Amino acid sequence: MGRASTWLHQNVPESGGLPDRGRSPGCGSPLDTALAVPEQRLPGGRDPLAEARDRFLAAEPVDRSVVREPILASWWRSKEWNVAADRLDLSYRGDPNLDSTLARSAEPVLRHLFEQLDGQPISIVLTDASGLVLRRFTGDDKLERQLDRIMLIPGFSYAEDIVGTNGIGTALESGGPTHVFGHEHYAERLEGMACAGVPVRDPLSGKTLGVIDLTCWRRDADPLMLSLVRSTADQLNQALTETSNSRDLRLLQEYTRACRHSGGIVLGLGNDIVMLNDHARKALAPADQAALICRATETMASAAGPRGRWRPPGAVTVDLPSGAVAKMFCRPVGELGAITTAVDSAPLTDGVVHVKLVTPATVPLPEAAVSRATMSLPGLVGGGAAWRRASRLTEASYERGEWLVLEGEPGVGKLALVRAVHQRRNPAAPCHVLDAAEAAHDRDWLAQVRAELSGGTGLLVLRHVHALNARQARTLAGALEEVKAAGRDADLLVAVTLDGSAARADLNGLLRLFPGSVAVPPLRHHSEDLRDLVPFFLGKLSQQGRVRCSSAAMQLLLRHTWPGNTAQLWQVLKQVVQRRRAGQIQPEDLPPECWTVSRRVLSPLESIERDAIVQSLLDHGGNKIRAAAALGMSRATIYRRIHEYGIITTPAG
Ligand SMILES: Nc1ncnc2c1ncn2[C@@H]1O[C@H](COP(=O)(O)OP(=O)(O)OP(=O)(O)O)[C@@H](O)[C@H]1O
Repeated sequence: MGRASTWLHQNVPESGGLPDRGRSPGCGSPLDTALAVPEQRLPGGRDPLAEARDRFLAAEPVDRSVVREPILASWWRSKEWNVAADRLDLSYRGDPNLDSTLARSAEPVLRHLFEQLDGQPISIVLTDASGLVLRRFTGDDKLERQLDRIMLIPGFSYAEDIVGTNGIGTALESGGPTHVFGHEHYAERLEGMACAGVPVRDPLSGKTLGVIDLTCWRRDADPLMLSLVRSTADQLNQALTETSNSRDLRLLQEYTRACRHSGGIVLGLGNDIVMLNDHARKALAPADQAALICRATETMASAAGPRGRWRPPGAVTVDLPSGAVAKMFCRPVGELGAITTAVDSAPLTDGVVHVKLVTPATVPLPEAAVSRATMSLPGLVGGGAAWRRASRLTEASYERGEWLVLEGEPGVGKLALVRAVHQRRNPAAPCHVLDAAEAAHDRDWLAQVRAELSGGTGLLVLRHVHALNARQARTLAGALEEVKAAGRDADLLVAVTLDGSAARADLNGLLRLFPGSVAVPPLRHHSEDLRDLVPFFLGKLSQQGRVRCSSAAMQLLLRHTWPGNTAQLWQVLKQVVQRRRAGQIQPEDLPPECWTVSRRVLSPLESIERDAIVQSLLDHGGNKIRAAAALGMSRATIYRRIHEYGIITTPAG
């Protein structure tokens, strides 16, 4: 690589645009165009970008031809996270962990670049996946002092939710190469700076490990900055590939050997890699798999003692969410404790885990039902694993002619699901729906149910049965028992829906008449289905699909936690389409409720784990130590997860 002096420019006014070749969009190379910042000035001599930033902060409309789309999206996020624009609110987070695979692999690569830069006023920064600065190399004293002033220092975090739009945090949020020049920064104190960051990923799992960033004065910024940081990131990726290959290969060998010899459930756990054999996938429900992975990781971390000593944990008994009980045997692979995670200093040990099911699940999965592929249901979309599973179980129950309980949070699609199954399996038969919420003010509600039960055929859905009081629930149970006693339950299928969190003991008498129960997952547990649901709903709401969703808006929708589930998504899109009747939905078209987002898009497993942590914190008044103990999690892990998942905790913790 040549000396970097080629890309450092002189005499560019700090508040002005880029040097000539990067100026106006539409001319110059594609790279220049992508990096160009308009340089026109307003009559008063103000930079239009600075003006746009001020207008944005004052909640006034912004000229979108002046602000690049990723920057505007980042400003919105910064605003949502209540980042202060007039000051930097950073605090020291503790000594960074320089013993991680990332930090160790990056050291020679960054040093090499530093030597090539040879005292130029540019700084090379390495952060971990949370934006915490791990290393900084600067050859110029003046720039070094400035970086100290803006706290771009090891041990401080430049995450977007702390500092606002910047080359590090915004690269992490957007997941790709990002440059932020001058007034594009959200925080005023960064307006004199320019930075370009590229996320670094684990070569096998693809998980983001951190960011490499170049920072310099705004007046020295140049389009080639992004090329330079990209090529440095490529070199680091190469170094990481070499490191991870040998380690992951060893794990893979041990895992396949264990699978060949065991004939039972085997898991292989590595740094960002989880392997499950066929036995595990068939015998364990997804929630059980998640619980086992979590417990095995914890067990191996606590068994790996200091100086590479292994304290065998013996057989560990695990109670699984399905009611099954498993015994787990963990064996380490490779160097013990030699590898530490990027986010804390707990040793992370690769290992192979053998699992024996001691007691089966209390609600066994109907094998045929789970393994048979489901055709898509009429009027519904969604192919996420959690949704598919609920669909299959509902279909299987319907096929067996069993009365069914559909349980789940409000708006998850319980009624829609059972209706669609009925429509597919028995389209000619009637489907009647009665809402138990009406029983509170409609004294005839139970009489209507009786009428349906006496001569009805097809499907009868009783919604919201948690709304019945104890007496009404008893009366309803009595009426249903009569149908069963008369053997008429073969002609009429009955399904009830309820919100599990509102279920009470006095409903047990009613619910025991239903042999099957399906948990319909909340939308955040199959958020991948948003990619199908959004266009599906927009197609219904707009004429001939005239409204589409931009990728920036989709990113926000994917990261929202959707407390009101699919019903809330429908309402949100309905609201949006009333204002935007054609074209692409942009982030700013979404109502404020959609700006409450998690730090990144969570996988279904992560989302389940986040919910379990939130619930445990609620159960223990926000006390993190007790919440961690109840989940069988270490203190360090719960703190890490709280940070990773952006969980807001109460002061009691
Ligand atoms: N997979 C899906 N595909 C398309 N639309 C869906 C899907 N899931 C739910 N919906 C739609 O979402 C809305 C809410 O669904 P539904 O009324 O069935 O939820 P619910 O769980 O029964 O709600 P509640 O118990 O709060 O009444 C409906 O408009 C439904 O058509």
